[in-house]
Amino acid sequence: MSLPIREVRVTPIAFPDPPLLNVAGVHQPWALRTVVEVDAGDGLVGLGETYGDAPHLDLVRRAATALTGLDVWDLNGLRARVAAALGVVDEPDRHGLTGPSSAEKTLARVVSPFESGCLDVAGQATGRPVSDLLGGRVRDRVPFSAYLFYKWAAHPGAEPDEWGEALDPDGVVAQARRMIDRYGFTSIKLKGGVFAPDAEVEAIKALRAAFPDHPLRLDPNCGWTPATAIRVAKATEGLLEYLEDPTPGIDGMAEVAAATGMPLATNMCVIGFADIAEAFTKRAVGVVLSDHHYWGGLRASAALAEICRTFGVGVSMHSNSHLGVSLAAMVQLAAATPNLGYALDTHTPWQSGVDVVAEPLRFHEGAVTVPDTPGLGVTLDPDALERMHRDYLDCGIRERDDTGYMRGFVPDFTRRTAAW
Ligand SMILES: O=C([O-])C(=O)C[C@H](O)[C@@H](O)C(=O)[O-]
Ligand SMILES: [Mg+2]
Repeated sequence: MSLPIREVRVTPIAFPDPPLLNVAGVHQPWALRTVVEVDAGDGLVGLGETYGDAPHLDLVRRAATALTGLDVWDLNGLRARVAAALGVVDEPDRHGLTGPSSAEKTLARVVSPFESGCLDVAGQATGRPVSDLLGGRVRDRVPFSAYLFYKWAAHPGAEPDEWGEALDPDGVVAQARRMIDRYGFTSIKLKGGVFAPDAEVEAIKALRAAFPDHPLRLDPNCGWTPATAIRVAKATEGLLEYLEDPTPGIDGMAEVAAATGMPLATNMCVIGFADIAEAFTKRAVGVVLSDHHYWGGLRASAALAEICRTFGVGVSMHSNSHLGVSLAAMVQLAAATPNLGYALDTHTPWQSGVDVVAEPLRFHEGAVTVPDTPGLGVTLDPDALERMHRDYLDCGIRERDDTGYMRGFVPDFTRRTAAW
């Protein structure tokens, strides 16, 4: 049964984001996303969610115009059409939190939401969840981690948000407790690279004391030199299930990996298929965080997992600020990925219940139950889409810029790559 695309709608949206701190600066008051609707007629509308930064949005819009008439089953044709529509273009993001850019990564980022939309349509048309189209469900529940951030109590000049301040070990533990009480997460990730490494290790020790059974991770987004990373990795051996991107680059990570027993994870040095051979040959990483938004979609992420399995490398999953379409896609992918060995990252708790889908998937005891409904398992809330599009138009932000926003309050702030 061929299912030609009649129209693709591309809508940029914005939603409130708390002042979360990271190596690049601080999250702006609004996070941007783009919703893609792949309309195949007869009520079959498939969804994709991707970044909302203006340069990326331009590329997504350009690609969308090239897809009319494409059969949603023809995912190789999808990639070819998007590649032809874009030409060779390398469009970096400004925060750099998912590593350096490349033309391959740019193409992968643009293909991804359309692939999600096509798979959603195909699933709806055949009455099967997307996980079945990816090879079949191997788990019914997908566990997520409590993703903790150092944060300010409020955006400067605004009212405090519901999470409050977290700038020391007590604040971090209180944040963890609130998030775990609310969602039941059974593992914990702390975003680091904000304070000196020893202060962040103190926070990890406080989390260990407060949550003796929760696996812990620390992610300073390349904030440390290899020498510091080695010291910290040795100090936290046995305390962390993995240390994520302690230092920049494949060679730096390989140096740390060779000197310690700590499993190293990455979403900053293995970020495209071109990185795999060198990183795996040099044994730079023990765990790769997949992310369908920049690996080129759900099928590409499944292929990444297979390659990791072949080389004995673990697989976890990365998250940026996102909404319910992305969450559903992550859940479908995770459900169909046998060797996904870790709880997934998600920013969902930071979105305070705001969503663009009508009935977002929910966490119960730290996990999302994989939906049985056809397709991704979520539908758009048209009123929310319109409202969030208006917020996008009004918010004045067109590109995520954690560093620029931070400089508004700390003028000499510089990104802290290998700063400690
Ligand atoms: O390395 C990571 O896990 C991330 O980059 C995740 C998020 O982007 C996070 O760091 C953020 O949004 O500040
Ligand atoms: Mg990371």
